[in-house]
Amino acid sequence: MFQEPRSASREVNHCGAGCRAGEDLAGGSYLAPSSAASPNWVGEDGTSSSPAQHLGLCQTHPQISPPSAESSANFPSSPPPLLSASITPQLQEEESLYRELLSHPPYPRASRCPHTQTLSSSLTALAPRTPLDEPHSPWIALLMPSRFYNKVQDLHLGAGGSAANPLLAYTLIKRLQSDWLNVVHSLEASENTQALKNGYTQVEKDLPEFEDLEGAARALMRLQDVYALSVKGLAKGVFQRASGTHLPDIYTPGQLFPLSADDCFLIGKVAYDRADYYHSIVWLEEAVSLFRVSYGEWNTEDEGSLEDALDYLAFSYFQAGNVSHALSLSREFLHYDPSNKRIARNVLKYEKLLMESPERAKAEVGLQRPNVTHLQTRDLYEELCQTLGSQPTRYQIAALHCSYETNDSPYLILQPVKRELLRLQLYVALYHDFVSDLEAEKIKGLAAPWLQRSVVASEETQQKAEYRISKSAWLKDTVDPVIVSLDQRIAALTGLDIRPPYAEYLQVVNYGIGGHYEPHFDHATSRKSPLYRMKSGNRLATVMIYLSSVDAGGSTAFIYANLSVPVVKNAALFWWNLHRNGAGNGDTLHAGCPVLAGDKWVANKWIHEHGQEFRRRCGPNPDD
Ligand SMILES: O=C(O)CCC(=O)C(=O)O
Ligand SMILES: [Fe+2]
Repeated sequence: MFQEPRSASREVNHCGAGCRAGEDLAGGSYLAPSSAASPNWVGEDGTSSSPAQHLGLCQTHPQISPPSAESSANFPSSPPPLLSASITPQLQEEESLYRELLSHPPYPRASRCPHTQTLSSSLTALAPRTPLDEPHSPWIALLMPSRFYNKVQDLHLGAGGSAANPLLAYTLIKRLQSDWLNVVHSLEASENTQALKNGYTQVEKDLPEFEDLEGAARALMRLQDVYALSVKGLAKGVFQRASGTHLPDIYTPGQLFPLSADDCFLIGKVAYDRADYYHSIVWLEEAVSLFRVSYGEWNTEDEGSLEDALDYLAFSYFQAGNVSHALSLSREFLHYDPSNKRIARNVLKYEKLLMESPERAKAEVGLQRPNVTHLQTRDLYEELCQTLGSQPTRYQIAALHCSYETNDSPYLILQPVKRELLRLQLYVALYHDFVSDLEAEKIKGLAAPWLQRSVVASEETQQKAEYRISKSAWLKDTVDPVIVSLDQRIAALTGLDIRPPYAEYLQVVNYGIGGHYEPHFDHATSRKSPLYRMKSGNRLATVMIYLSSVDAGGSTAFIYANLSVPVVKNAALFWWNLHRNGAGNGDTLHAGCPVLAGDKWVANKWIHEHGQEFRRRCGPNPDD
């Protein structure tokens, strides 16, 4: 029997029919589970060191004080618009809610209360800049009915910066003095205030949580790793490969969305909180250089500062064993904030450490990228994701060809399917235009209200996993005739019996940016798997339909077959998971690469062993 490619057992998707309905649609929030609570670091007075123990600090260097949790634990609860819109598709709706709420200027500028501060960061650009849009004006603006606002705005803009016309000067002064007072104390203003507050309350419950933001940051780090992207490039809004790789740019966005120093700081801090210094160092380095450039300018929406970034970066270097770097960054911190006693103490301790063992100064510390999901085939998998299905062998092997297929089915005689053979030893075929645009849209629309965080089978249970980040929903054929006709087509194409319980319901899967499914098998590798609850044997075959295209990434990689299939909208991918003798085929190890840009949708139809006894006959050859 084939051994699974990781130490932790990695099994199949959970089953889509025969399992209880509650299990199928159960699930939690979309993004990854929250990390350990913020560390309760050593305070200025040197008390409380439990988090330091957590990092193994007490055993080695009990005296060094890591950055205080209070200084930057409360990050804004909303991710930058670029990422929020794509990491969780429903965030787009939230953003449009903001827009709706705030579409009539004026609206308040940033305040420090949670939720509103990030609205300003994403939406400030929407409002025209007017003389009223000054730091002192938010509450004025809040109270002002849009009718009056527009009137004043027109006057101000008409003045073109000077009020040379005495009539204009008079009306401006009058508006801002007596008219304005009338407005502020009007019933209209108090009604507006109330409406705005109600709107906020409505929006607040849908705003992303901190764990969503953390998930978004982790998704960016995943993209950085899998596609070997340069962090410097990402901060500038471009998708360049990290130096040392000779791959072309993977994606050229139509518009650049550079990250701010604070955006980079937050990613670095998310990594730091997970004791992942491999990532925290590069992102905090970027944050520090951007904060240095803008030193002295304060953005209300920022949570971190140059000092915070230096603090976290110094400590990350210290944890990674680079004491001299930790020392120079801490000294830089003191240059900006000489009164910080904790950092001053750290400087003394770093100096002492370096005096006691000068070899530390020269120690080159090679940081290892954390292998969070213990993937043993990581390099192969990432290489396949990076090459995006452009393996030359695909065109070099003569036996791989395209053909029209009817499979002797009357259903397909008038409209044969277009088959592209992708591999032979492991039989993988791509059927082009298997569904129409209309059908794809219909299926996505039917599934959308039911999408839940995808789960995987682990032993006898089903649970969320870092190695599968997507949302999914199951569609029975009774929901709509489009599913019935799709089932008919699949049956005709495969020649298999897909009536329940011989096949599962259709599983529709949606991946946002950074969404992925690391190498796995579709078939069960343990008799205890929930797949067997259907009592129709193991998953014999997979038909996977691409319901969307993507802008970049997201290909389906077959690790041992050295094949990666790009997302081809409306095409269906077919492969056998089991040999004819019923044993699982280890060569079917496959993955959904992370989506780099766009929104990926697929639909899975898993066909089971039972019911196919005379349709795919068993054979003694273990390789068939
Ligand atoms: O999304 C993909 O390309 C692969 C999905 C997959 O393997 C699955 O859902 O089991
Ligand atoms: Fe799969």
